[in-house]
Amino acid sequence: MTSAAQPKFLPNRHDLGVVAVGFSGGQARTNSCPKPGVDAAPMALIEAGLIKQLEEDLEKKVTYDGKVHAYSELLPTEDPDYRGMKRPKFASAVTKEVSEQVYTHAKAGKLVVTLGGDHSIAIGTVSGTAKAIRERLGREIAVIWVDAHADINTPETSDSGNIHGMPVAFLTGLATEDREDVFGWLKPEHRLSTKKLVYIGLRDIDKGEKKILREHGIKAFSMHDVDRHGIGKIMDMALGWIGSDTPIHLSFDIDALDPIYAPSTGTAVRGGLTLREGDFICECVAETGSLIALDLVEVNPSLDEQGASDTVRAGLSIVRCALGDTLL
Ligand SMILES: NC(=[NH2+])NCCC[C@H](N)C(=O)O
Ligand SMILES: [Mn+2]
Ligand SMILES: [Mn+2]
Repeated sequence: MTSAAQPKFLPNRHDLGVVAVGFSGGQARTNSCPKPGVDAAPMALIEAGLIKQLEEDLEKKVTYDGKVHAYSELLPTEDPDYRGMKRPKFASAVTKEVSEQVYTHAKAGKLVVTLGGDHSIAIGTVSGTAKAIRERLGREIAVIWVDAHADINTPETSDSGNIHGMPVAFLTGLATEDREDVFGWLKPEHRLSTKKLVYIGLRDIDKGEKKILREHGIKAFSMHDVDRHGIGKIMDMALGWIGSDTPIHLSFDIDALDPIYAPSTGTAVRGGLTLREGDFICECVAETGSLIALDLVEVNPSLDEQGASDTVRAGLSIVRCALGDTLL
């Protein structure tokens, strides 16, 4: 699609709002799973030249407050497990703040790029764009969730209690909570329809998650499907499901890629997408002209230090492709 064919609901594709979220509280930090470091990803990506490349190579106008938000001011004095969720109050407070930041950019017509952080931050990003696009265009957004995992556990189905395994359940309303300080701030205008959600790259899905996907008829393309049909056909089917002329929020978990390309991530799973397949997904979304927001999450430069620069470079490539860099 040429830029002349850009649908009118789109943000100005040259106008970006960047939000850097240094948050790792959505994954365990217990002795059994000590994996801090995902909070260092935004700085690693920026130091590798992300903002500069967006401005200079891609000629974007970037609005960025120059900060990697750690949200330490939101750290609650106590944060006991609740419904099995670990650090629920902190994750809720951070995602609420992220939601407002993303909303502000999206409401102003900017394409929002959020650098995580673990995937729990998508509770903030998707709720922010869903609300802004509803208000600005009276439209529902669609989400393409590229991930090895479905991240659709409810607090009750989750084995780990890690909130980065639950964002889709909260966003779709499959998990709800009245307590304002534990995601009760999520209102209908923040939500995403299960019919407007498409997964690509799945290969490590919990039992409870499979049941949820099946019962709600959620569209999911696993690695099996990618192998069977090839990524070209998968993208035709994924975009066909969403329908043209629908604003798309792309939430890209770097662990969708095979650990050969992106080893530095907290929950790596073998048998994933090649870097080219990941880039291709982003290029196809860029081609639609309907991208309104992109999340890049779960890059953890402190894990697999030898692979850290590869992982950061893979992340950069994903962002550039989603923003149209490799299209002619
Ligand atoms: N965003 C991620 N990397 N999520 C991994 C989730 C793993 C597992 N399904 C869980 O609920 O804990
Ligand atoms: Mn994820
Ligand atoms: Mn994942």
